Amino acid sequence: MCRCLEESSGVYRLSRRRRSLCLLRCRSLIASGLPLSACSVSDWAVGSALPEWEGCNLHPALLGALSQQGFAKPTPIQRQAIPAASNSRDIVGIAETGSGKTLAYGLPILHHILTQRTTIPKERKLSALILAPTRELALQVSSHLNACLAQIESHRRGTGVDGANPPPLISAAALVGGLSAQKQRRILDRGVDILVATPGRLWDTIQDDDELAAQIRNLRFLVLDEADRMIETGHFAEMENILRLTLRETKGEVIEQDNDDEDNTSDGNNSLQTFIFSATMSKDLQRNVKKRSRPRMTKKKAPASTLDELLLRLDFRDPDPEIIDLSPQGGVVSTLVESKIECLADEKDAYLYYFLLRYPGRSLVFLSSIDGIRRMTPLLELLNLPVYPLHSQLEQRQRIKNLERFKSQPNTVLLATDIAARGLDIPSVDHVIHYQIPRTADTYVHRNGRTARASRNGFSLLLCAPDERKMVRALLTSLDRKDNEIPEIDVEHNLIDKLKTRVQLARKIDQSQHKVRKANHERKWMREAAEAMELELGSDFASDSDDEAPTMHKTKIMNSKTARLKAELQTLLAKPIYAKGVSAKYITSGSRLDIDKLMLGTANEAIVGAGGGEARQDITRVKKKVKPPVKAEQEEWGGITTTTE
Ligand SMILES: Nc1ncnc2c1ncn2[C@@H]1O[C@H](COP(=O)(O)OP(=O)(O)OP(=O)(O)O)[C@@H](O)[C@H]1O
Repeated sequence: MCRCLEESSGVYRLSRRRRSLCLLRCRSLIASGLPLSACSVSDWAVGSALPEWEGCNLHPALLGALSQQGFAKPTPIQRQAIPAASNSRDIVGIAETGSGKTLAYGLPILHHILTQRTTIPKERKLSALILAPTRELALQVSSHLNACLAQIESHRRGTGVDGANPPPLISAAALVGGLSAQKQRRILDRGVDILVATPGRLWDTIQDDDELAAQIRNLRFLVLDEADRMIETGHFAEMENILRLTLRETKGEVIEQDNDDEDNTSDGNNSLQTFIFSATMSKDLQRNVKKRSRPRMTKKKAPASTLDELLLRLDFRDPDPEIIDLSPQGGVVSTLVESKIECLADEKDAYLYYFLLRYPGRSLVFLSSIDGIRRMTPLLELLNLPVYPLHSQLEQRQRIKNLERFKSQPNTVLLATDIAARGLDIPSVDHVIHYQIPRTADTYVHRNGRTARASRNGFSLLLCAPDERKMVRALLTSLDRKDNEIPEIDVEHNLIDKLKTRVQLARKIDQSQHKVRKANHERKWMREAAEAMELELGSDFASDSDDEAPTMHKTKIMNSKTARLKAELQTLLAKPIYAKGVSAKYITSGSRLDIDKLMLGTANEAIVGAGGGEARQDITRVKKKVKPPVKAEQEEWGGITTTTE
């Protein structure tokens, strides 16, 4: 008799559902000639006592994996989306940033495959396609799902079901640009159950791979994660092409197509389920999804927005897709504290530097341009701050490396464009700083969503120049909020002048280094061009002697100027900066208070006497006057304690 059934009659009582699961599994074990004692359903039943997940009716193996990860209960979006998905509904899910949307759509997919599959398949056909707007998000979603799968695998292997290194029961992989296409090709060739992809790389791959296109026509699940962002990043054409593969063709209905490729439509696959998830989706858009039962192009009425248009290209099989809107009022997560600093545009560097020194932690700074990041990175490096850039012009490997460094070090600064605004799950980002005002309210919400995730506390800061005030007002109005709702954070203005001196010096050094780099680059380019054209360069270039080469001479002068400025900056950086009301005499007299703080590790290392307090504490006074839009109570989930305001 199988161990599960033995145990079922003893200490562990299997429910009827688990009994039938056990029988199903045993049957397949008999078929593959494996011993019945290997059936592990009861183990899952024991290891996964998670009563809070009961309503989601998930496969025991998934419950085991959730239990291993410490996810004691579903988040609100998971609680609503998972049962709806099990009822074969199409879902449009909107819930605050960091609220567990990935598993809200991921668990129903894994559950479906697990209940269909008891042995490792000889051939895998794609069951689910998840589209994500950025490479980082696609890689993250794939590793999120793989974290669940790894738990399941380690359990299966632990019970000795398979040989030493068997293929996984379920395989999930990412297909993104910037990484080796051959390697990704090999993974696809081996067979994948769940594919997480960015539209660009996927469309490129499909064009040379009819088999993949055929599998997409027969998908069981299609997920659009952060669909609105996919439009912003200019993936509309690729998205449209991919989505066209998932359409049914029904008699009498006209589907507008850019080309006449008959193969691009399928009249089968009625079982496709479509999930769309985002933290932001306008009410209008939700109504539009609701209004139509069959989403073909209506020629009379033009769609209101690009996303609207994209959604119209989707073929929901569900005549009435389930809309789950749990977005918080005003887009603000209740554990987030917002703040701003109003200053002149050219003072922003000094205020940013002040904030980073005053409140050490993991800070994500959003800038609106790559040039801005290129300027800011060396500046902060010269000021001895650990800083990493993240933008689309970096090589993918570098992007991943920088993100990993940011994740793994507690006091770091990531300077990023909006490619980092959506979906990235870095568990403890302490501060999000908007160096420039985001262009849209949605971007503000998503950027802020990189902090205050999974019910943790978070803090956001807007650096607002006078000509940006209007934008802030417009931004808050479109979130249905009052324009004075974001309080100012207390700034020790007496420190700003000192910090400005450091920043100006760092700027000078950077400019001087830049000139040297530029001169070197030009020399190199001239040399290479001359060689290519078999020309003789003049003595300026040919000789290494200073006398004969004015450009080299200049470089030397600039180098020594830079060295001088650097020494000056080092002297400045070595001098302590004192917080308000703290004098050098007080500190050197060996104040007990500060020595205690140092011992406890609560002293601020960069600003003497400033203490190690959190930024959120320094707006309390202002908050009494202007009430921030926080919910009175926030549900506590997943074993993570929530602090209420
Ligand atoms: N039930 C749960 N209990 C506890 N933690 C959970 C649970 N589900 C997910 N999480 C964790 O919550 C964090 C946020 O999840 P996720 O990235 O899916 O959020 P999201 O809603 O997609 O955010 P965004 O809108 O920013 O993309 C992750 O670290 C995830 O592991």
